[in-house]
Order: sequence, then C-alpha cells, then structure tokens
Amino acid sequence: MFNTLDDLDPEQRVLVRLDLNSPVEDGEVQDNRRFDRHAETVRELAEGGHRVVLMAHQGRPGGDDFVSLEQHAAILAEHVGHDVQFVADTFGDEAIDAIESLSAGEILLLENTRMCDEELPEEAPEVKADTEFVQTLAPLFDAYINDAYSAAHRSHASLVGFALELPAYAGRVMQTEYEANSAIATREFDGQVTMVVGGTKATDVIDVMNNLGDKVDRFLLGGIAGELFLRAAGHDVGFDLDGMDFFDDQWEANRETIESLLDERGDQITLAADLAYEDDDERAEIAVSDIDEKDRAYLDVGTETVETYDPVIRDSEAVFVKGALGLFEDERFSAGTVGVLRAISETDCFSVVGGGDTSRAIEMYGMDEEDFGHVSIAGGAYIRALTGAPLAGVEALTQD
Ligand SMILES: Nc1ncnc2c1ncn2[C@@H]1O[C@H](COP(=O)(O)OP(=O)(O)O)[C@@H](O)[C@H]1O
Ligand SMILES: O=C(OP(=O)(O)O)[C@H](O)COP(=O)(O)O
Repeated sequence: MFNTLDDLDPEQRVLVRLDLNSPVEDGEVQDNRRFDRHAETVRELAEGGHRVVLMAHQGRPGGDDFVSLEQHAAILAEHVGHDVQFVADTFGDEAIDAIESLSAGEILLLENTRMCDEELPEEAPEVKADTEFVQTLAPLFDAYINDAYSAAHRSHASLVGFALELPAYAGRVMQTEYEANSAIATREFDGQVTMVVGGTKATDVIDVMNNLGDKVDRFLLGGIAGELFLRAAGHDVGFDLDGMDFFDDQWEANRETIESLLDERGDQITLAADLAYEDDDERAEIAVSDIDEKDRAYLDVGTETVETYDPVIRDSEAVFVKGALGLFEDERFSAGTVGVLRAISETDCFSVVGGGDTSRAIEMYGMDEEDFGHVSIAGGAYIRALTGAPLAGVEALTQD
C-alpha cells in the first residue's frame, strides 16, 4: 500500500496536493468540510517542522467558480491556526521565489493548478510527469504528499505527475477516506441497498451506475442526473435554457448509457414523479406527466417524490448518497435533499453521504454528522471506489 506521513523523514520540503474545490456564491468561496479535514494534515506537517507548499484546484476553466485560491488561503489559515501565505502563480518565477523563501514550519498555497495549461487534460502519469509544470517544481522538493482523495479519480498533473518524480506519501485525508471507502466497497449487506443519485456532475455517476447495479437494489434519482433520465423517458426536461450548461453536453455524453440503463435496469431505477420550480419568487410544483413545454428550469424534486423516496430509505439497510436532489442552498428548493438526509438520519441504516457540496446540507439544515455512517468529502471518487474501480491518484502513490 502507500506510504503515509508516519514514514516521512523530518524537516522535509514537502509539496502537498489538497482538494479545496468549494462552492462559490457571488464570487465568495464558501467554507466547507474540505478545509476542516485538510487542515489536520497541514497542521501536522507545519508543526512537524516541514516547509509546506500546497497545491489545489478550484472550478473548471470557463465556469463561474473558476477563481483564484487567494480566499482559500485565508479560510484554510483559520482552520489550521497558522498563517497560510499565498502566491498568485503556479510554477513561474514568483512561485519559485516564494517557495525558496519559506522557512521550516511555514505554509504557502500556490495559485489554482487549473490556471496552468498542463494540469488538464487527463493523460497518463508518465505524460503528466514530463510536463514543464512538474519538471520545474519537483526539483524544489524532497517529497510529494497527495491528500486529495476526492480528486484522485482525475489523471491531472498535480495528482499523478509528481508521484513519479518524488518520494510519494498519502496525507491524513487520503489515508482515512481510502480506508473508509475501500472497506465499504467490500462490505456485504443483508437487506436493501439504496443509492440516491443527484447533483450536477451527472457524467460521474451515470458512468458507474452500470457497475453499481449489482451492488445497489434501488436508485432514487433527482438533480441534474435525474432530469437527464426523465428526458430519456420522453419528458420535456433536462435541457439547457439561456445561460445554462448543466444538461446538453452531459446528455450527449451519456444518452446511450442512460437509455440502456433504463432498458436493462429500469425496475431498479425510480425517477421523480413531480418537480419544483420558481414562480413569482415562490416554490411551485408540477407533476412530470403534466410537463409539455420546454420553458423553465426545475430546481428540486416535488413533494410527492419526497413522499415516495422516504419509505424506501427507511426500509433500507444501507443508503449511499451522491449528489443533491435540488438546489438545497436555497431553502425553497431544499425539500428533496433534506427529506432524504433526514430520513437517513432518523433510521439506523448504514449510510454514506458523499460530495463536497452535498455534505454541506447536513449542518446547513441542523442535522448531526453522528447520525450518518460516513460523511465523505469525496463525490465522484467515492462512488467510483464503491465499484472497486482504481483511482489514478491512489495508483500513482502506490507505484514503486
Ligand atoms: N436541479 C438543480 N438545479 C441546479 N443545481 C442543482 C440541482 N440539483 C442539484 N443541484 C446542485 O448540485 C450540487 C451538488 O452536486 P455536485 O456538485 O454534483 O455534487 P458534489 O460536489 O456534492 O459531489 C448542489 O450544490 C446543488 O445546488
Ligand atoms: O469536487 C470534486 O469532485 P466532486 O464534486 O465529485 O466531489 C473534485 O474537486 C473534482 O473536481 P472536478 O469534478 O472538477 O474534477
């Protein structure tokens, strides 16, 4: 298996990959569990006398949440309890100067890795290791630490390239999440296993639903993923309106898989019977069977759907959640997500709630993390792990 911080020599110059990818509202980065969890790794390294340089990404190029990591440094500093310096550069002269001026016990966060052209797209570790980005930074360090379990399903330079150039270690978050999610992957359940599938990154979930189908008895759908399934079932939902980019690309990419899932596993899949939308600033609802025009955005599943999903969850022995059923950050559209989470928290089923965004709903609506089996800060990576599929970032750490 991989080396951990227990195997690290003292007083090293360490390059650490975190996943601080967070919701951004009106340009403001929202604090969430990812900061809190990664702060433990960062504090341990700084207090251990290492020189700590951090890398992370935020958003995807072109998106509203593709912003600088300056705010992340300030939020992280609060959680770590130590100053976190920031440099608005990934691997240029400014970044190199800042790295070289660091003293033992100091922490520096580099700029959003995705502002560097070579970070994306996904390529083999050997190709990523050969980039100017990796070749410039690696010689400045003694060790590479990957703590970004939740991004480990992406074969990007900062996640797979450095492990080939430097002695590589897993950080505390990587270690804990890996152990928890691998244990879940091999666990057998006697009763019904249910998976709630929603969120915006439909491609991540739909991709693995086929493989999860033998492990999961019932899929309850909502969010963007749910609308794409409704579209495949012939309803006028699940398409982009002006200024939206949730649906059409993901529809093109997943249409065949969705159609064959509905065909072959239709009896395992439950789709929303009604949806909620905004009307005159209020929440309004409509039965899916009454939708006959492509004229509005749907922001939550409806009340009847919540009433159908609730007893399914209460009858389950295990429930996995990946993605929110609606735009829960707006209370008017939180009923689906909160309904599902509350049902889980009130029963003693084994449960995992995944996703940096989705897991925020737990404290936002006054539920207690203790009432869930495992709250993962990973979304796409955790469901992939449930299928037993390898994660590129973990594999890179385990190479000799
Ligand atoms: N119908 C919808 N319209 C807009 N946003 C939605 C809708 N349904 C779910 N969401 C959003 O999905 C987000 C979570 O999805 P995603 O980013 O895929 O998951 P995570 O980061 O938790 O893995 C939530 O922040 C929620 O606001
Ligand atoms: O937030 C993340 O994944 P998640 O939404 O599946 O939890 C990771 O940071 C990966 O981000 P990406 O899906 O833009 O590659």
